[in-house]
Amino acid sequence: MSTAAIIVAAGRGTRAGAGLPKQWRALGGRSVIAHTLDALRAGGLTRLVLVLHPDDMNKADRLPLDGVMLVMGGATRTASVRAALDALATDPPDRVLIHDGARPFVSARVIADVLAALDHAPAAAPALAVVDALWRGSDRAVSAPVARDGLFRAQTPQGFHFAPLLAAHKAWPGDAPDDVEIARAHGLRVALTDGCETNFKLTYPADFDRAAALLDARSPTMTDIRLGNGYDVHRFGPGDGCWLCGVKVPHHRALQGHSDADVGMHALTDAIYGALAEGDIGRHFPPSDMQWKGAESHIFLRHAVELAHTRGYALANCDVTLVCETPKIGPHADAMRAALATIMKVDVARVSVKATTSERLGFTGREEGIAALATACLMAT
Ligand SMILES: Nc1ccn([C@@H]2O[C@H](COP(=O)(O)OP(=O)(O)OP(=O)(O)O)[C@@H](O)[C@H]2O)c(=O)n1
Ligand SMILES: C[C@](O)(CO)[C@H](O)COP(=O)(O)O
Repeated sequence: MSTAAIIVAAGRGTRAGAGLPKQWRALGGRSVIAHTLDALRAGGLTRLVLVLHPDDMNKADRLPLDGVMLVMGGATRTASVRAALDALATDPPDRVLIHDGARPFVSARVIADVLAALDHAPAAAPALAVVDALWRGSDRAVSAPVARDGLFRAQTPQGFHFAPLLAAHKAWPGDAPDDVEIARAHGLRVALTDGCETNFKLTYPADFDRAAALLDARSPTMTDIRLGNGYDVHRFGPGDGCWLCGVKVPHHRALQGHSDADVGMHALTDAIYGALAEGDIGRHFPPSDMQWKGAESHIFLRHAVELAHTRGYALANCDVTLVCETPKIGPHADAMRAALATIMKVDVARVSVKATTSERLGFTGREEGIAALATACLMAT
């Protein structure tokens, strides 16, 4: 699935006060829009479309523009998005994320959740449930309570399957606060994903103080990156296929083990536990415990990923290498990536599966078993 991200940054920022439009103002020595581009790249997005005001096109060379397509914006946010969609339509991606340039602190976790939701819905958007009591007021007095149940504060990036969103925009007559409204009017179901308090939009002058404080407070633990590796081996025995990275690969033998012996998934699970300094599968699912006999390995992987989430980490990427002469892995590698991505609830672009032979040397070369190595990178959310 190919993905593009549109960053709308053609507004004038009138509510943010005098001076440069807000996206061009400095935060920690760099422009807001440079921070936003970096945040989207850190979320794994590489095809970026940046929408700028005609008066700002000459400022673009101050930005990190690797892989960025520039598009001239319109008079409204809706018109700016439409210009970018039209620019993408000549080589349409499968999915598109639309993000406010004025939200520089979007996290990789928020992006990953939107992308994962797009596997099951044509549209998805991050939001935060309203937690404070709500009132209607007039003349500086409370005039009525408002029920807060089921109310959400909308954020971006808002994600869509590209073709239906383009059709929705073409059918939409005027302006709209965001693309969710346009998509819904076209009949698209919009899944809600978890937003984040730090993914706020710079709108008023005080938001710049909040942004500066957030940057100051960012310590190494808040940008914590953790790496883990995993290694596993299972021997061949009688059977008609091997479970490898969640896919049953036809073979004249099967891997033997206490569980389903999915050697690739075990190495990956151990890599995640390793990144968390949480031991290995044996510690969490002891082989002496008969309840795990014949267990499907996705149980272990899911547990490791949930533990990472509980600790405040999301998977940035992972890489699994299977070492075997046979079966051939190449024809199944994409299915394996998709299976692992589904279990871990991440975009498939974050998951790599590859294979090598050992040049007929050693136990893998003699086809006595399969070895697997894995690396996982976790990022603090
Ligand atoms: N014609 C427009 C208007 C808005 N935007 C972008 O849409 C995002 C969200 O909009 P908002 O906060 O309303 O930005 P502004 O329109 O710039 O702000 P204001 O309403 O205060 O002028 C911003 O990143 C803004 O640059 C855009 O690309 N084109
Ligand atoms: C798209 C948006 O950021 C969602 O919160 C918002 O609708 C656009 O900005 P505005 O402040 O409502 O003009």
